[in-house]
Amino acid sequence: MSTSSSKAEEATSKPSVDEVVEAAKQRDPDQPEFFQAVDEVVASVKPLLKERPELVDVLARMLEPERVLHFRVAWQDDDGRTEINRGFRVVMNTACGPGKGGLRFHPSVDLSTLKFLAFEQTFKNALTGLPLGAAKGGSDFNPRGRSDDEVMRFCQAFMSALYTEIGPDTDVPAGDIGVGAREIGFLYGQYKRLTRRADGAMTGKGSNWGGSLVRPEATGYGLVYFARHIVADADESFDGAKCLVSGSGNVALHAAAKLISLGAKVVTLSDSSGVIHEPDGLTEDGLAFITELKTVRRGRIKEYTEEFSESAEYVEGGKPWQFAGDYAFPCATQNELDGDDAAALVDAGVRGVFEGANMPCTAEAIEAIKSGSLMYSPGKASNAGGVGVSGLEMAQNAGHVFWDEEEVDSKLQSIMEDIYTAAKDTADRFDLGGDLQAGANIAGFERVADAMVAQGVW
Ligand SMILES: NC(=O)c1ccc[n+]([C@@H]2O[C@H](COP(=O)([O-])OP(=O)(O)OC[C@H]3O[C@@H](n4cnc5c(N)ncnc54)[C@H](O)[C@@H]3O)[C@@H](O)[C@H]2O)c1
Repeated sequence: MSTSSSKAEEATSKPSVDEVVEAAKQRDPDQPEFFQAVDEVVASVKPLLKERPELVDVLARMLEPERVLHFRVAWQDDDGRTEINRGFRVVMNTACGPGKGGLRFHPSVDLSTLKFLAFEQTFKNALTGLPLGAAKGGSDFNPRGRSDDEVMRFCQAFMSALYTEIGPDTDVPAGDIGVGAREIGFLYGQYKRLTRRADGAMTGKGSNWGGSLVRPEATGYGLVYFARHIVADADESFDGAKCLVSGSGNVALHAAAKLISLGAKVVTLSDSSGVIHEPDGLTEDGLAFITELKTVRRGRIKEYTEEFSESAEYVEGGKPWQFAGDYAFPCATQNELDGDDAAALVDAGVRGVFEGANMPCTAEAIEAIKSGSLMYSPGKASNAGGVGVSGLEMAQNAGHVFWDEEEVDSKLQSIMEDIYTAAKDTADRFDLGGDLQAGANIAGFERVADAMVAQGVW
């Protein structure tokens, strides 16, 4: 048999895309969130894989994290009892730069959730155009109801197990659900204590101790900057528009603030207990009350109706998607907007759904949103502003410089515009009818895949 025909045989015997994904599913049958994210990306990138079949092999490598760390976090509560939690760090892909992605502290944290988040992060970070790889980590620890001292002891124990694995050129964690300014302070303090290095191995630091201005606001602001391009292309604007926002954490509060500053009426916010509906929109004072309630007093959203507003209603167990509005911004957590919710939004005349959270819409929801011809932006594109400014924080730390607010905000706006253009142009290149979800997935995937090919098989 000639060499060329045996090569051809070899090529035909390579597994197909579906076989590659199926084999990964067989290896980890208990990771539904991870494979929900994988299925979503793989469905989108098929046109690229048809054009460049050699990348199927690269996809197979992308489905296996580069490194997974699973560790015990033992700490003492205020009564002196020993508590045990699980800690994780998943370094998914460092082809484009050091590992980068947040830490999540929430009882639901497990390997499936972290692999889904790290997989999403791979393409999101690539879309920013910055030299960033992708990682994600966290713990099943629940900060809710814990004293500041307990949170500090937990964070110190968590970092004591992790500090050897992170660094400004290896892996740079940040915040996510349950990890805000307080937790980053305790974590980074412990990292410095153990390493004696103030090298910026975490982002989301306070702006007076190595952090970047606009980092706390970046995900929410970036979401609105991104959505503004989509809305403007449809000859619409946020001025006077009713916006349904879910969550009341970092992303939701800053998205709401930016929307209000653009003249929008933010009529809902929520937490895991329920939703508030303020029919004429939150005022800046109302938002300030909720920000203090959530970030300082750490209370529940219903207290807004009990202590601040007489015009608002609170629905226990409710979601924002039951109310009428012009645009929806899911900013709380994964799978918070399902097929029925999306159908309700379509029926209520909502014209766009812009994801602030990671994978907040189920596959059925995305289908309903698209078949209802609503505008739609996937989280990995529209929530990339946070990691974008984290990249800017790393650049400032490495250069020992500090940029003013205007400079960071204008760089954030450029990053979001570039992502929008990349997603739109890629959708056009493959004739996908302006589908930003597919455009973003393909553009992110291609950058990472090309970087992996250039660096050889490893
Ligand atoms: N913080 C960032 O920079 C950043 C960047 C990109 C993406 N994200 C994503 O945005 C989302 C929110 O993150 P965050 O940083 O604002 O976290 P956060 O902890 O500050 O806020 C999370 C919010 O979601 C609410 N929530 C949690 N579970 C819920 C549920 N089951 N139903 C309704 N509400 C629920 C919480 O009450 C809280 O208001 C997550 O999906 C996160 O991965 C965050």
